[in-house]
Amino acid sequence: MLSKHLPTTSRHFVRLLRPSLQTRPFSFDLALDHKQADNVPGTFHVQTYNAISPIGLSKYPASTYEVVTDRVCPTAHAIMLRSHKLKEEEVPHTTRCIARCGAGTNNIPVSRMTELGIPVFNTPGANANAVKELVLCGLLLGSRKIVQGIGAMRELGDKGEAREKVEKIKSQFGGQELKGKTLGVIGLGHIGSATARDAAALGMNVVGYDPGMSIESALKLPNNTKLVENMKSVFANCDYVSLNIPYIPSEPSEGGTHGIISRDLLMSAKKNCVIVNFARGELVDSEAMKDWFDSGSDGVYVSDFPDDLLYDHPNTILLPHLGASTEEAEDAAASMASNTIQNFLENGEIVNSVNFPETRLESRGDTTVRIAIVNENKTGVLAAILGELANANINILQQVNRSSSNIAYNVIDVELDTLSEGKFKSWAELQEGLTMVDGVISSRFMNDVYGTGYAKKIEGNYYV
Ligand SMILES: NC(=O)c1ccc[n+]([C@@H]2O[C@H](COP(=O)([O-])OP(=O)(O)OC[C@H]3O[C@@H](n4cnc5c(N)ncnc54)[C@H](O)[C@@H]3O)[C@@H](O)[C@H]2O)c1
Ligand SMILES: O=C(O)[C@H](O)COP(=O)(O)O
Repeated sequence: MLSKHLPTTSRHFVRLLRPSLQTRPFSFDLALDHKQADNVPGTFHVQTYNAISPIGLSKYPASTYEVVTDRVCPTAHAIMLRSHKLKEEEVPHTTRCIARCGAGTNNIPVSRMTELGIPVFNTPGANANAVKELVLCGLLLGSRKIVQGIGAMRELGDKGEAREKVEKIKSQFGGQELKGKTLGVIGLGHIGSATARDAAALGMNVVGYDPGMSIESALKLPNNTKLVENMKSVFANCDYVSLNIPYIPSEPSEGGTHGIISRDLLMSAKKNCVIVNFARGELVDSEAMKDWFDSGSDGVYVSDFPDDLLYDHPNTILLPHLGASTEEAEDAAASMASNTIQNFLENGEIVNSVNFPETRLESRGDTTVRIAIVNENKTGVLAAILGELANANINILQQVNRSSSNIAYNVIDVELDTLSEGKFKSWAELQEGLTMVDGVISSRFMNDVYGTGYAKKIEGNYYV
């Protein structure tokens, strides 16, 4: 937890002079959030959940980052996780950002984090190849009775009858080829577009649906991809359907994707359609899927997610969430997340955030102090922030202000030597003034003593 702001007389201050930069005229006083036992000024603390690739974690310089993997770190400046279902109480007040090593962020309370001014990052595309390969495997598992065949060979083997009976039983396990069949891809992002491309290379016809497709994804699609207007066209016309969209836990009528693969869609599907779901289990109405099978469909459901209703249904093949579990994907996602966290903590840069606007500002010079401010996106807040800086006679060298829905983010580089004779006598006072502006959520004065310089307003009180 951050220590409650103390009266000026007992505040903890540090003189910000990095030994290696003694010549740099960078010496202002800042209140430190170092009341916690293991918060050593000079290091950033990264709390991990799940097993994160050591290659990714090695991107943090050991001299300035402490990665805590084996215990709760009450002073985490950043949290790094995979599918761990993060609770608000696991996010200490010191936390500036959260990074998901992967694509889906539905295990993180993103809206609440936005209210708290905490950017949530993910790693777009980092694990897409791994998932795409397993989607292709899923198409094959749904086409040929591979799983059943392996089971039968085990059974015969147990009885010592495998060699004798194999040629007699194999006719039970026939299948169909992918070549010439039509695959519908719902969601043409990193995974969906790569799936479309490689399915076409296997000779499949591809139909796609994604009203929000990026140009980058569009360029990856095979030339003969047929884009359709709705999911009904996909289900009505395809032999295979691959789901590659995010899970948003509200009903489709409210903009979510919960149960978006509905009874209506399933009942309109071809009788032997193979549905491959490496996106999220909650996208599918499991009851409706069971009813579809039980009403005489020969369809197959291949999914990467648990399902307590369908787990033992003969038309279903379920895997234990293995899509991104390759060395390559784990290394790539963790490395991307580590870099994203460092860029944010050290420079205030925001890239690959699911709740904050992309923000970059070229790096500051030695005589510059970089201030990052998170505020509610409402009229007058930016003007009030700039007013506080003017009151401190601060000269702004460059700044960027970005907003997305109800959050705004500012990175402001100010001249180091200009704080004088104004309303505020110290940088710490200035930080308090800025943070207490109506609508401001938090502020960071980025400096050479890592882990310091963060202040926050919590229920109207100032915390550093
Ligand atoms: N099984 C796994 O281990 C695994 C691994 C990675 C990702 N995933 C899941 O796959 C999803 C997709 O991953 P990605 O890397 O391709 O993400 P992405 O963001 O690159 O692509 C998602 C695409 O879905 C589209 N989309 C969103 N809502 C849609 C809707 N209602 N209808 C049609 N299109 C819609 C978007 O416009 C976007 O193009 C992730 O959100 C995650 O849930 C699973
Ligand atoms: O959304 C994702 O990236 C995947 O579901 C991967 O999850 P994992 O990192 O827990 O394997």
